[in-house]
Amino acid sequence: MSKVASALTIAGTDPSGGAGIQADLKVFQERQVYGMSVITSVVAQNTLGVQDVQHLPIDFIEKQLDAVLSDIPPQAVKTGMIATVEMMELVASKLAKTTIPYVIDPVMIAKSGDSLMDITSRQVIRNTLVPLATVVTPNVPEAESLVGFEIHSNQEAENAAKVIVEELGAKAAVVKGGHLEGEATDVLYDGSSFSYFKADRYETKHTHGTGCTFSAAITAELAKGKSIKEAVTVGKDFITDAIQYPLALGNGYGPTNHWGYRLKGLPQQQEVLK
Ligand SMILES: Nc1ncnc2c1ncn2[C@@H]1O[C@H](COP(=O)(O)OP(=O)(O)OP(=O)(O)O)[C@@H](O)[C@H]1O
Ligand SMILES: Cc1ncc(COP(=O)(O)O)c(N)n1
Repeated sequence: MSKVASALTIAGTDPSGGAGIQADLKVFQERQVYGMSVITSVVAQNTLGVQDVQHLPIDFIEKQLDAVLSDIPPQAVKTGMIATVEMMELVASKLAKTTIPYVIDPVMIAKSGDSLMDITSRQVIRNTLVPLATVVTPNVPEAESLVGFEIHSNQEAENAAKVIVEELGAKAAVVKGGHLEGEATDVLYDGSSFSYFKADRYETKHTHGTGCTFSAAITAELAKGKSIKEAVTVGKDFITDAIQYPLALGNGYGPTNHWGYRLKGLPQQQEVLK
């Protein structure tokens, strides 16, 4: 009898299904991992942007965390949108009591430009959640905010990944190159060496939720017991396929295609019902 791994996402919602909790759960399912979720903030958003946000009361987030952790301890956890200092402190206090592999996608600003984390929290995440992380997966602006210098090249991405590990205390960091020019190159530092994960840059505006999808795939693989490097390798292949088989849903920045990996070798345009 094969054992099924479970993974937990602690994040905000996206009713349009491309990012946040909804994306994470779809990715866990696609990676054959039992998915669970704790909602931090309910977000009214779609492919055009964020219309409004309601943060859940902190004691209610705690009840959700306790409900899951006391009953079905997951084999890996990820956090996405953790908008306030109180939420960070709560999640840190719960995760500090465990040894569960933990992936942080330090979501700060949505693709649409809307803020998903307040300014004070962008500083506080450095010393609450980051030191607990197995892997932190910032995009370039998030990495810049964590380390305090600008990133324009892979060399600077390497420097940032090193600071996140050696100064902020994460076990590993992948600085994603989606916001840089040229190939989509992500740089992993695991405390001893750098690894590069490269893909052709696909010309598309449908990149809503790329960071959520990438980090959820990494989380699923860690839940199955894979090493950090193996998990990032799978995560990179998974997000590349999800970007390269766009669904073109919605009127703005459409979602990635979570079953893109199943379409390898097929024409890249899929017809969408309107
Ligand atoms: N146009 C593209 N073509 C191929 N890969 C891409 C492209 N854009 C981003 N990626 C890859 O997608 C992953 C996510 O990177 P990105 O920098 O877009 O994250 P993000 O900004 O946190 O995403 P989001 O905020 O949309 O959730 C990385 O592996 C990155 O290299
Ligand atoms: C709840 C939530 N979490 C994360 C994102 C980031 O995704 P993107 O930058 O692609 O909009 C988002 N839009 N909403």
